[in-house]
Amino acid sequence: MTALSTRSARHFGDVGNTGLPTESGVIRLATGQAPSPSTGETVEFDRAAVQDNDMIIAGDGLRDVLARIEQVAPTNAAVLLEGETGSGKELLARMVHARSSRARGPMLRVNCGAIPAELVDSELFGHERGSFTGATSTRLGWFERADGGTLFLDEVGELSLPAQVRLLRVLQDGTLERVGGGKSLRVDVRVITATHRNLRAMCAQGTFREDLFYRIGVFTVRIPPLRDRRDDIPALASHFAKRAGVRLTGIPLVPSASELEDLQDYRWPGNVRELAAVIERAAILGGGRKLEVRAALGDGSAPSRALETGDPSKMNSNANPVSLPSTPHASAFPTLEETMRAHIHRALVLTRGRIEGRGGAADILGLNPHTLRGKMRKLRIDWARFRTIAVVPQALDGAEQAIGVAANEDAP
Ligand SMILES: Nc1ncnc2c1ncn2[C@@H]1O[C@H](COP(=O)(O)OP(=O)(O)OP(=O)(O)O)[C@@H](O)[C@H]1O
Repeated sequence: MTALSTRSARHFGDVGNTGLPTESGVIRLATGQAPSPSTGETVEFDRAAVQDNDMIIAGDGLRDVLARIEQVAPTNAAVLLEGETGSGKELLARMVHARSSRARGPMLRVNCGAIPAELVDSELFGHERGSFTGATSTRLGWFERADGGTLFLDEVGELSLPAQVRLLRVLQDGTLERVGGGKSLRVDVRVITATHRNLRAMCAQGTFREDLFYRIGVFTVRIPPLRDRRDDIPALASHFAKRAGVRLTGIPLVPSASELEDLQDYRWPGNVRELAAVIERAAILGGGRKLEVRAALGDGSAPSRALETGDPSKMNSNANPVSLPSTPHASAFPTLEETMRAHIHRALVLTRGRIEGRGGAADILGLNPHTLRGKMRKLRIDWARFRTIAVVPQALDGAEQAIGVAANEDAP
């Protein structure tokens, strides 16, 4: 493994936050020096360099993606970002906006998967007062609010077919009507869409309109999953470790070479979001003074991850496939459902029942909040119970027993 130092990473600071991003070639490290509690090395740090919107680019895995973003950003073209959950689509959408002539205008994100079907029209296009029960005042929709700027429609594949028809109309004509309003209103909005779904396959199945697909997909950018750009992992992990350390103790943490190797061996189904969550968990488990990467990765044994990746070369020297423990008796082995329930419990304990937003349970688990709510309903997990729990990281493992499983209540 070539461990890339964070200094060889390119760093796009504050993408979409303060206008044009700063591309400096290195991570900004400026204002301090401190001995790292994990390695003893002296590390330089800068609180401002560990912000949520920072984008780290290290290996070549995103080179093509960035080249395409550079090409399309200054134009007014619709952009479709395709990639697995947590791969960085939103950050890239913000980069497109920040590098466009609309950078000083609004950049709004709408999660199409989170809008109930009956509210899509009102949410996207607004409504007039009295147009339906509960419409007590006139409300601007997302398109009107994004006028002069960019509207990022995340999870566009979740829109119902009727909603797709209405979206197509705005994209074609640049005009919309509020619900209950007879007037046609003109809006000037650049639309960026994102999905983790295969929209071509959905078109073939008839669940996504082909005409809309061509409209939103004028320029498509496909973001590779993290497991296909493992060279990015050291720089990303170092960045997240620094951020976690600064947040917890004011001093950055630094992953060791063997920890970076462990991280590179894992498959990262939740992509960069999962990596950030694992590092944060590792920092909490280490009391803010060191990283407990193996514990944070789950059972922490390299052989099981090697088996997961199917790559025998990733097994450590002690691992002998022939001497793996024999299959435990079925009743002693937790089912996938039990494991999933326990894992969701842990995340909810950590976030005190908060599902949405940065650091929320969905974020930690590398899931879309909509998907997490669905799973919680299915597993009959009551989120409200977690809101009163005090967070004691060391006690997380026992959390599921302490809390139990509630019956049949919906998540927020
Ligand atoms: N290259 C990167 N550098 C730093 N942080 C990153 C990078 N890529 C992703 N992240 C972080 O990972 C998390 C997930 O990224 P983002 O929200 O952009 O993913 P997404 O593909 O839009 O996810 P979803 O499909 O679930 O909405 C965010 O916290 C983001 O800041």
